[in-house]
Amino acid sequence: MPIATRTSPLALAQTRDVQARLARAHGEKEPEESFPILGLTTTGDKITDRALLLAGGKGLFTKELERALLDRKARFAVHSMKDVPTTLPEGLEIACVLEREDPRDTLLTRDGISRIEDLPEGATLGTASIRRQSQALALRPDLNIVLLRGNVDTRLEKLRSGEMDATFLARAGLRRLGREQGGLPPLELSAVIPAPAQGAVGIEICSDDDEARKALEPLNHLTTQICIAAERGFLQALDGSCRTPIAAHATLDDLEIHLRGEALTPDGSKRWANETRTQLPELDPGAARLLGYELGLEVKRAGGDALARIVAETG
Ligand SMILES: NCc1[nH]cc(CCC(=O)O)c1CC(=O)O
Repeated sequence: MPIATRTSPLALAQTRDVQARLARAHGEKEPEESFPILGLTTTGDKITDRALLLAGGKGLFTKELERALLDRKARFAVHSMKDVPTTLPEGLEIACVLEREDPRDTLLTRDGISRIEDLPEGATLGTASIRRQSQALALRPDLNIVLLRGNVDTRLEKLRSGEMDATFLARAGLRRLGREQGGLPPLELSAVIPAPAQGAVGIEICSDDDEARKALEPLNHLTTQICIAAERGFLQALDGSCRTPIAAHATLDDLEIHLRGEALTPDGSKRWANETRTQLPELDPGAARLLGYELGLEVKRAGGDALARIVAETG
């Protein structure tokens, strides 16, 4: 049962993890034979320019993997859930999500500064994420934001070479690549809310593939599934994507879900935020998604035309 993946080091690390878990769960001694990895290049991997990325539409990092599923060249497609559009193509579904890694961002600097507040006046922050740009400027309007694309190692190299003073990376990505930098503290969730579903890996299948769905059952983590359903519901209400300046994070304690979400202007000058603590009727992703959607609608109303324009321009 082949597993489709992008070929970035992070995507491959995540996919090898899924492959090992599948093999373990089903007592397969030869993971490579039972669950071979099919590496594919996506449109998003080929684009290095942010303007082009913005013009490219949704699903830039997922479409080619989905094509492989629909063509039955692969039975599973492994994704970072934050790159997955909120609406999937007809006939596909996310059948499983692994337990979430640390969802927080880390600030990386050459001189070990770990708080945005402590960066020198006018420091250069490299990021390709409009959410991170907006959140950084909301805290520090003096920062000089420059486009920084490329995989985790490329970004670390640009930092070392002095092309920029600081960059943000998802802690989950650094951990999975074994590149966590000497115990740097993550940015507190109260200061910088992560992207919806950050740190979660999901596995997509064809909805009519019952064998694949069954094979994934032992890998699913219900708490993660519920939390990211709420975060993605929030994003969906705002018509957002992984390129819009929208953040959301949920935690679950028994049946009580705590969801926080925000949308910002790209220059960080305005921020529309909201949160809820709600008792879910049952441990069900559908209920969480609806709750997230409702919170998203409230933020959407608060943001009015100004927010609608930002989403249309970045979505
Ligand atoms: N958009 C790229 C991307 N997609 C997922 C991750 C990190 C891992 C994750 O969030 O699960 C990253 C890199 C980053 O934002 O630092």
